[in-house]
Amino acid sequence: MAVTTQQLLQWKQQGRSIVALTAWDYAIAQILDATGVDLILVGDSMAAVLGYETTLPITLEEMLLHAKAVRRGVKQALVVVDLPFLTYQESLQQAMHSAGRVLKETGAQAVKLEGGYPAMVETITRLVQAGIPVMGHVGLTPQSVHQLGLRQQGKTEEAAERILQEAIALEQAGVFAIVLEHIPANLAMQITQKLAIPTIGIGAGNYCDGQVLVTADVLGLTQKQPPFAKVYTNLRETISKAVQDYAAEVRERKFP
Ligand SMILES: Nc1nc(=O)c2c([nH]1)NC[C@@H]1CN(c3ccc(C(=O)N[C@@H](CCC(=O)O)C(=O)O)cc3)CN21
Ligand SMILES: CC(C)C(=O)C(=O)O
Ligand SMILES: [Mg+2]
Repeated sequence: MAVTTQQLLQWKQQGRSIVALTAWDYAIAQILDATGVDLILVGDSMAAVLGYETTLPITLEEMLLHAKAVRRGVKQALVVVDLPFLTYQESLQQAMHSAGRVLKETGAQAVKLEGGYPAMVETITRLVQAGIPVMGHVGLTPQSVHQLGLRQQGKTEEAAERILQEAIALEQAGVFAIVLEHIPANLAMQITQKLAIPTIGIGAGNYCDGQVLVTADVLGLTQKQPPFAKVYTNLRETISKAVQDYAAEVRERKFP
């Protein structure tokens, strides 16, 4: 059975932890899906494979292209696509247009957008009313990197209270789940207990209803990972070794 947004809610209620990872292409999407990953996010962290320093330059067209490829590789997992910077903040009409294109053109089941109260509450309410499932994202929101940097958010009592209130407002607006990025574990625990919808943590400790990481970080493909990522294998090394072996055999005329 394909994963649905309702399924995620049930898993929270049952205490079954949700496994999420990012995918940016067909091959990785197929591997993650066949391995049983619950939620596949076409994240704007795809900046990392396109050679951008931040997520800001990514366009909707780039996200659509990669989301289509990912969707073709997925049979089970719920596919969620990040709306890139300035494809939803300008107006409700712009958000509806961008989110609509994602669902119509890629076959993904949901969109994710960054920000909370008051900025995104009306937008999310209207998207959800139009039948578009929306995932929220609070705490460190990388599209605001030039305001926030990449530091942990919610460290003071006031900042923590603000993030908690944002999460509550997003739930009321109708998000089916919410990403909590780079916030203290005790704040993530408070939010997770307070909300009925599942929380998916990245750098937000152990108490979330699920976890997400950037697959390229997990595989050791990125040059530098955030401090909260865990590198489970070093594909940079593996690839480099394979390429060296190939190059040596070509130079020695051993291959083919
Ligand atoms: N490959 C990749 N993995 C990610 O997890 C990721 C992205 N890209 N792009 C979008 C955001 C950016 N992320 C990041 C990246 C770096 C830090 C980091 O190094 N934080 C330091 C402080 C750095 C600073 O202040 O400049 C820290 O100690 O918190 C945190 C989150 C998480 N997201
Ligand atoms: C890290 C996740 C939450 C994300 O937004 C992304 O990959 O772009
Ligand atoms: Mg993102």
